[in-house]
Amino acid sequence: MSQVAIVGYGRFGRALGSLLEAAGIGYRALDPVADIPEAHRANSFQELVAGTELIVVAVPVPRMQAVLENLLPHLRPEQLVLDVGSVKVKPVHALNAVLGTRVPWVGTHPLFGPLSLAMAERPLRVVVCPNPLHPNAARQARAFFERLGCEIIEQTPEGHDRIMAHTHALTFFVAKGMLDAGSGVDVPFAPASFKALSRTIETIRADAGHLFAAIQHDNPFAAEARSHLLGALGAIHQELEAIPPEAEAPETPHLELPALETGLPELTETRELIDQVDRELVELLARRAELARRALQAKAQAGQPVPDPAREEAMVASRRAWAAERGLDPEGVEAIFRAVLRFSRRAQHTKG
Ligand SMILES: O=C(O)C(=O)C[C@]1(C(=O)O)C=C[C@@H](O)C=C1
Repeated sequence: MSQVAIVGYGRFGRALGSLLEAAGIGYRALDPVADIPEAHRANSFQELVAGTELIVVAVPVPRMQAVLENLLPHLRPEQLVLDVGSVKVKPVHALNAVLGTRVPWVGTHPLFGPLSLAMAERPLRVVVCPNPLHPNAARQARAFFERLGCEIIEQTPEGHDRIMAHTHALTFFVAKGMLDAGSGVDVPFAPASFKALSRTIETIRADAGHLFAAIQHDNPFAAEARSHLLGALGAIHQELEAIPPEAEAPETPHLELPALETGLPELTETRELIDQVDRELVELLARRAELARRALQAKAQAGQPVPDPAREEAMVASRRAWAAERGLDPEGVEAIFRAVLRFSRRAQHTKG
């Protein structure tokens, strides 16, 4: 495929650039403020779109319409424009209003960002919103993202935003509320339940403000989802307040615990938890394999030897020490990591 043009080299534009590079696809980017490496920098829309089939618009949602208006005079009908905004109704409206039937376009939302890419999380998923004006555009967008190793989900812009209002928007809303109420992530210890949310709190801290504003303000369904949540939280709070301090078990509809199964409920539950942990271990092995492939590429570029016995011995020693700190048998943990390293060396040479 020809070079990809990226309009906007913010957090997502840069992350997309690194994905394209990993897939061996060239790209050029244009951004009036961001620092773009010389080899990828375009200095005008004209220079950016010359010789490209695909233009990715990665700008904050409120800037979308104006950017598309500036881009339009430089576009040709054989090119394809896609946006990557975190909401879909508004950007698709802008694409329709500015490009209409003149240039093919399609709305997309990659459900990953710089943090998930850095942590080699898989699968990478992208929502694509086909539109009747350009039926081929969704197919082309699918082929493009599949080349980057992504899985595709098709949705209407409304369907996307409704789901996001109850997931993305509410998670960020809760996390921001907790951050503002003083639940910082710099605490000496935390239960797993908090750790799951602390990543969202970190994302909000790192965010330039665009993402939070976009997923709340630019999603037409987010305000309603937030008020439902506030209503539900208020009801739970009231029920908790109403329980007398000496009461044994709360008898309230919101606070009832699920009924226990017959048979050996403890064994069933424990086995379910073990299955869950093993699934997470497999997921971690997949992420680790991806990171090992990255290490291999970096070493190949630097001309360093691939298997690194010294690094492996140092790793085994540190894992033994971690095991001992955690009260686990260092010999057993060493054997596991030797197997992981064998697996890793094999995975470095296969495609993930
Ligand atoms: O750290 C590296 O150099 C890697 O290639 C990664 C890795 C690993 O899986 O951790 C794989 C093979 C090397 O022998 C050492 C370590």
